[in-house]
Amino acid sequence: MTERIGYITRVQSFSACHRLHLTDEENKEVYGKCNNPYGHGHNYKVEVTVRGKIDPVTGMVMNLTDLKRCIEEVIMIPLDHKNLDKDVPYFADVVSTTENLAIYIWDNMAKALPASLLYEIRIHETDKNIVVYRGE
Ligand SMILES: Nc1nc2c(c(=O)[nH]1)N=C([C@H](O)[C@H](O)COP(=O)(O)OP(=O)(O)OP(=O)(O)O)CN2
Ligand SMILES: [Zn+2]
Repeated sequence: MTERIGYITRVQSFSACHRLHLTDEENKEVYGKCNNPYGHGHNYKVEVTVRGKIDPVTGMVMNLTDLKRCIEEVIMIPLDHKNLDKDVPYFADVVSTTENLAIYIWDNMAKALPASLLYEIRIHETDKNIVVYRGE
């Protein structure tokens, strides 16, 4: 029987605040209003896509209920309603851009999912700003 490859995506929103910050000299020029000392917030939307063989018996790449559980552990518990820079140890010395947030989510999701299934992390930071990371 021909092997069929499918892509499945689950979308999850969460809210968090952050401040883009390097050194005082670099901040204003590089980050502008996103360097506001008291931070600013986003309603992030994350799309987690996995890629794999569609099991001919179950009809699934993976059970979306299991993906939902991984997203709860990797995204919602550590990030929702948090100050990314203060509450998430990873961002103590990594600037909390959406690119770095995508790497953080990728690395942790890759550990939580069965090997080689994770395909893409897509984050909508705002309606207009979207970052894609595929583990490269
Ligand atoms: N490469 C990146 N550039 C910027 C990031 C980022 O994560 N990666 N982040 C920011 C700010 O945190 C902020 O998200 C920018 O928000 P804002 O400019 O308000 O967003 P919009 O462009 O959607 O808003 P409009 O003002 O309505 O255009 C900046 N850069
Ligand atoms: Zn921001």
